[in-house]
Amino acid sequence: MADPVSEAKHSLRQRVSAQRAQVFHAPQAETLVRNANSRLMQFLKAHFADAPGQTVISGYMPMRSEIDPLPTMSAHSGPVCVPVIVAKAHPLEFHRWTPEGEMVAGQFKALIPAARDPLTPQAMIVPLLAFDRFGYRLGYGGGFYDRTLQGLREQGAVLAIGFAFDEQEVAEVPRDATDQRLDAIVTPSRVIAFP
Ligand SMILES: Nc1nc2c(c(=O)[nH]1)N(C=O)[C@@H](CNc1ccc(C(=O)N[C@@H](CCC(=O)O)C(=O)O)cc1)CN2
Ligand SMILES: Nc1ncnc2c1ncn2[C@@H]1O[C@H](COP(=O)(O)OP(=O)(O)OP(=O)(O)O)[C@@H](O)[C@H]1O
Repeated sequence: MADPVSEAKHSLRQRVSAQRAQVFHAPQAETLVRNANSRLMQFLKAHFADAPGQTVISGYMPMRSEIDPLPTMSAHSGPVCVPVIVAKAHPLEFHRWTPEGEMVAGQFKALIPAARDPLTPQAMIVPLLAFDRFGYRLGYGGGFYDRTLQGLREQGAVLAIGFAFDEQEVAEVPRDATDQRLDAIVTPSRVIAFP
């Protein structure tokens, strides 16, 4: 980890992890999660008004103190999938998730579907540690979402929606050439679109 951008990301990760955990455990967290999910549902509804039942969205199984997108995933009328790590330094795969489907522990402790059923998301709800007002995000450092978004964007349209508590905003996320910008960020208090 010699380069300054990686080092800046590394130290930002530690700082914002603690900050996110604090909001996550605060008494008002439940309300924040509800508000964020209702904004997210509205955003998806507005964006895919023509065929919500045919729109494939990816969510995620919340880990650590990530904001919980399960209410939006459960409410979606079309197919829903979640990320599965195939290997280090490879794009994520996405496999079908249903509210009743059996989940098992995957790599890095995030739950993954027991049955494999690959899907390609048209909209991705993207977890993050920090975001900035330019649409850049900081993840756990695997580069998984950057690789995945790069690949999907080469094939066609995919909408990347960051999902976070307002407190996860920082002035500027350190950036390198491989970082993919989000199309929007949804928080409990607002929706920010990056055209
Ligand atoms: N809920 C959820 N599921 C997800 C992701 C996510 O961010 N959130 N992922 C999105 O990619 C993938 C999991 N990626 C992960 C990547 C690294 C670590 C991790 O523990 N990293 C170490 C640092 C490793 C290093 O610095 O090299 C750590 O944080 O201690 C965890 C998950 C797939 N599923
Ligand atoms: N498309 C790509 N091709 C090659 N390397 C990449 C690509 N995307 C990211 N990387 C590399 O992966 C490493 C981790 O990236 P970064 O620190 O941005 O991860 P992150 O965005 O925090 O994690 P994640 O996307 O998994 O949540 C970096 O060394 C980065 O250069």
